[in-house]
Amino acid sequence: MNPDAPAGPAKPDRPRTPVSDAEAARAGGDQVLVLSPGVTLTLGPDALLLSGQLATKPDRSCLCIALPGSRGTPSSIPYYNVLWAEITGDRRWLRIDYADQTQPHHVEVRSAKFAIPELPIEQATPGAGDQVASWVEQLLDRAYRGSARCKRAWVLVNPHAGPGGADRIWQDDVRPIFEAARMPLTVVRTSYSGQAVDLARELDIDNYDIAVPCSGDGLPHEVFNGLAKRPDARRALSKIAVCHIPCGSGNAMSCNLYGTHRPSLAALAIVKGVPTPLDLVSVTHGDQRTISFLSQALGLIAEVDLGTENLRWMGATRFTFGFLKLVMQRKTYPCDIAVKVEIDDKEEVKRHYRQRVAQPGREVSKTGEQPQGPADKQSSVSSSAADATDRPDSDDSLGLPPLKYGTVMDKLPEGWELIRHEKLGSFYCGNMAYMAPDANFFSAALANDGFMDLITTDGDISPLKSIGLQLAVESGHFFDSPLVSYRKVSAFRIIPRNQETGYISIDGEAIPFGPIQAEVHQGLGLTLSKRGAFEAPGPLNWDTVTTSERLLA
Ligand SMILES: Nc1ncnc2c1ncn2[C@@H]1O[C@H](COP(=O)(O)OP(=O)(O)OP(=O)(O)O)[C@@H](O)[C@H]1O
Repeated sequence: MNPDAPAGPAKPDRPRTPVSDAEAARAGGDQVLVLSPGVTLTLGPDALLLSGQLATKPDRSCLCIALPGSRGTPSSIPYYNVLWAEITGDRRWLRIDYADQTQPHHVEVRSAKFAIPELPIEQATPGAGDQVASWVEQLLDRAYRGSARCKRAWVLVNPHAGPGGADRIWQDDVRPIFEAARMPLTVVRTSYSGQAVDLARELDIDNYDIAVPCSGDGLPHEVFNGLAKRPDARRALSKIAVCHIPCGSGNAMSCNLYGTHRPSLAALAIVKGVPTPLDLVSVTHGDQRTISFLSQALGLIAEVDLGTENLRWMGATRFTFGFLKLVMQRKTYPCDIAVKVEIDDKEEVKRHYRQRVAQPGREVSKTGEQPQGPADKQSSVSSSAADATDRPDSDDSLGLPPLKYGTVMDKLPEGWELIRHEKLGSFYCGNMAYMAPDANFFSAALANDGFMDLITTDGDISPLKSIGLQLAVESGHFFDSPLVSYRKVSAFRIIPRNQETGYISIDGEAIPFGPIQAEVHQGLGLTLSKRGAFEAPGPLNWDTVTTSERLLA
């Protein structure tokens, strides 16, 4: 992933040239707001264009000032960065709050204020006021195209997430952006593990549009599971868009949805987020049913992640250390596996991916509805997305959808066949592409195609080839490696054999070691993404693989 991803939509067009008054007038009509001789605000194609004699200090006649810490007056503000616009209570000022990209990975809130000399209180004419008000409305329409304004946010801060610092990130990097976007906020600081499950289960979902964990991927996992435990689980999961502010060490959710693991850029992406239905997976283990939004792993990947918890003091090096230790041992994880395969062939998987990406509406659901339609201006984010689940009826009160294939305790479903895998290295099933900023494991993953992406690799390959595979993950060429089996599946059962203990990871969280069964529910959950899809680049072309990678593969 490119961690330098700028603020802005996928292909931001940021005009930098100020327009002259004459040009602005030619651009025409109600898109141009002439505030006083010399100050013109124009609604350009992708950005608000500012021209004229713009001051950087308050002045009653004509003013544009960026507060605080102005670096000068901008000549344009991309609509994506516009957070709010309003006429102040005394009707003397037009105020525009926006996110200013002060560093490559960081945006900060600035305010621009423009005097409205045509509207001194005592002489205000209804017509003139209407013109400014209607221009402000048009600006907000463009700034929030496809996204709801003033989303009511339920914010959860995990003070112990990742390397720490979630409190500061929330307070300094995120809160000012949400407040400038006029989002009503309820903030909870979590105080024990599992609290987010309890809170989400009891949440008054009519009071909120989005849930915003400031955490690693563990808290979103808990929120999905808390919503899933409610008697009205399906309504809750399709009403509350679960988002993510990256404060952990992996931050997969934010990387996939917003293309960044930088908190302020993620905050802006949430403000401008497009409702996106998300496939969720039911995993049964013992008598439990856990909801997974990200991944399920057994074998090498799970052990590298969960088996090195005692080495947290090493930071990210613990993963490299754990990985090298296991590949040198050529460790294998014998299992019996039954899979409901939907697409078996890598070329077919690529075709499926391209087709869905080319026609994003098709990615949403079997109903073919698109989530990106203009959202309600001041209301819930979920209007069209709620229709995209695979629920059999529209009864709001229903809990989770029934399991099509029963649980892991039941007889093996009809038509499934358990296959022995003596030399399994990794069993890794994913719902999203990135598992960390530089780990695009599931390049063909789609938000709501109704499939899980399943990767299996053998454990008895040479350490050099294993290292080559790891490099291929970082370069984005993992998908095409001949050592990787990559399939689209809708369900599986996996039963470990000859292993007394081991690691199973669901969304990075450990569950008791033993047999598990999983099945996917298309579009059961809801989130906000930048474009209604994941930000990963998709499967890359094997032709672009470097020679050294080819040799190691
Ligand atoms: N106040 C708290 N004290 C202890 N644990 C907490 C607290 N709040 C949340 N947790 C738990 O911390 C776990 C991990 O949370 P989270 O994913 O936010 O961070 P993380 O695991 O450190 O992230 P990463 O794995 O990316 O480093 C979750 O299971 C959550 O229940």
